[in-house]
Amino acid sequence: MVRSGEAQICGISNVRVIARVRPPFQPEKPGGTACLSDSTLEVVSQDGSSLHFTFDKVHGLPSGAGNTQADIFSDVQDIVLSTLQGFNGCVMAYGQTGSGKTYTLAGDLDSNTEQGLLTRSVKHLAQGISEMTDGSEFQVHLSVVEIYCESIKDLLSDGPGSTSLAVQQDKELGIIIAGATKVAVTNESELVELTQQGLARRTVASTSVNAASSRSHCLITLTVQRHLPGGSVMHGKLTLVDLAGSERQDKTLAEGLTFEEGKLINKSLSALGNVVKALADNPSGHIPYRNSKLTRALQDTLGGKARMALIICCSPAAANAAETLSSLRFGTRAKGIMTSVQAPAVETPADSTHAEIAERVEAVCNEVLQGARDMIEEVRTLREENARLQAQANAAHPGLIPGHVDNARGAGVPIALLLMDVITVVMCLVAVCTAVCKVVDLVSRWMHNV
Ligand SMILES: Nc1ncnc2c1ncn2[C@@H]1O[C@H](COP(=O)(O)OP(=O)(O)OP(=O)(O)O)[C@@H](O)[C@H]1O
Repeated sequence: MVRSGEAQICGISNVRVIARVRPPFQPEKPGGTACLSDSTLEVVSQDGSSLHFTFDKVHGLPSGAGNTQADIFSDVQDIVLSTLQGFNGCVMAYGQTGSGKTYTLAGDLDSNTEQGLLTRSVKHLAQGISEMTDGSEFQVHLSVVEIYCESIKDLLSDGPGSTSLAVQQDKELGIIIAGATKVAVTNESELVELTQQGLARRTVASTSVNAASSRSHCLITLTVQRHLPGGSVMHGKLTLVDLAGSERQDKTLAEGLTFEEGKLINKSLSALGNVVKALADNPSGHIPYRNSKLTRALQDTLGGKARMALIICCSPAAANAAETLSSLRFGTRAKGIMTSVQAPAVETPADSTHAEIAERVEAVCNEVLQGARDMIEEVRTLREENARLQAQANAAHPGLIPGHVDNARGAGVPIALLLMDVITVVMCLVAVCTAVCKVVDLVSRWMHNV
């Protein structure tokens, strides 16, 4: 089977940004963050200064009205249902630890009123499928993975290799987590059971801010395969992302492993922040997706082929105003990302077309260019790190590195540097040769077809 009726850009849109302020807990003092309307909220810092933010939707009026799990779902329902038409969608929850991300996405899976976006999404997909009258047949699969300390773990399996999955680029499906278990879901109760099993495996720890704080980023993916009458197939994908919460060690009182986890959580969130900033400022420039597993796994979502909603979860407490400000600023930056949503690609049994070959050649070239840029970036970072370490060692123990000069090209470790240069050149050559082979192969197949 090959693709025809190729994906086309069918609209440019912003990331939809929604803010949700959770109710205060005892003994929290509210007065930090409050909703002023259904699109504006105010944050009052501890020095008394106040800032207003406007988003697509804001939930959390002091009366509590309009802030139920059903209200949040109604903001993203169209994104969920569009997966039945072959679109990709993503709903991501961002916010400091204890701000309500897991509550918003998963909630109480067993409760009709408290269940979060996940169960509601499956119910709506099931209803959407039952209302289709064109004779299409659907298959829905679930996968649940977590990114914990830069390792990707399958939460639906504990078999060999399930703790170190890799992010890969698939020709048909885009970015995928290779080897992640995909379970066919046929009804809501199956989904609830599977998700409960998966989330129970998620890494959590108790901190002074949240008794069950998620220590990992969790990616829950529902893939929809639609078999149209006539043999064509459409693929849609919905990814729900429950990020680990950003945290300050002085507030969480994290120690030992929890403290180390906290550092890695903050590091990957800052990599996410850098990608969002780069995409908003200069989308055609270098985007540092490869700086963390999280950004690499979300590359095609953030990079603009999906309909995306970002839910910024906030605490109302005055004591958390600084963290809330930082989350809301992230939301404001994300609002600047323009996504070029693609109309669905349909697989048909037809032959390869010129357009298909051209797009694949372009994809290969882009892949190679991006790979080369990443390699150069990595070598530059390693050089800088090497120079910094040499300078540090030399300052602490002058003369320890013979012939050291404040330059990575000094006589200190010339062989290692030379080796690094040779390896880089060889890797670039291999990448270029692979690309040329692929292009030649694609072109010869095209010549054969016309
Ligand atoms: N809107 C809300 N209404 C009622 N309870 C809420 C709401 N939001 C969060 N909570 C409660 O607050 C607590 C912390 O929420 P949750 O675990 O979802 O935070 P989190 O942002 O996922 O934290 P972490 O990043 O540490 O995992 C939970 O007990 C949750 O039930």
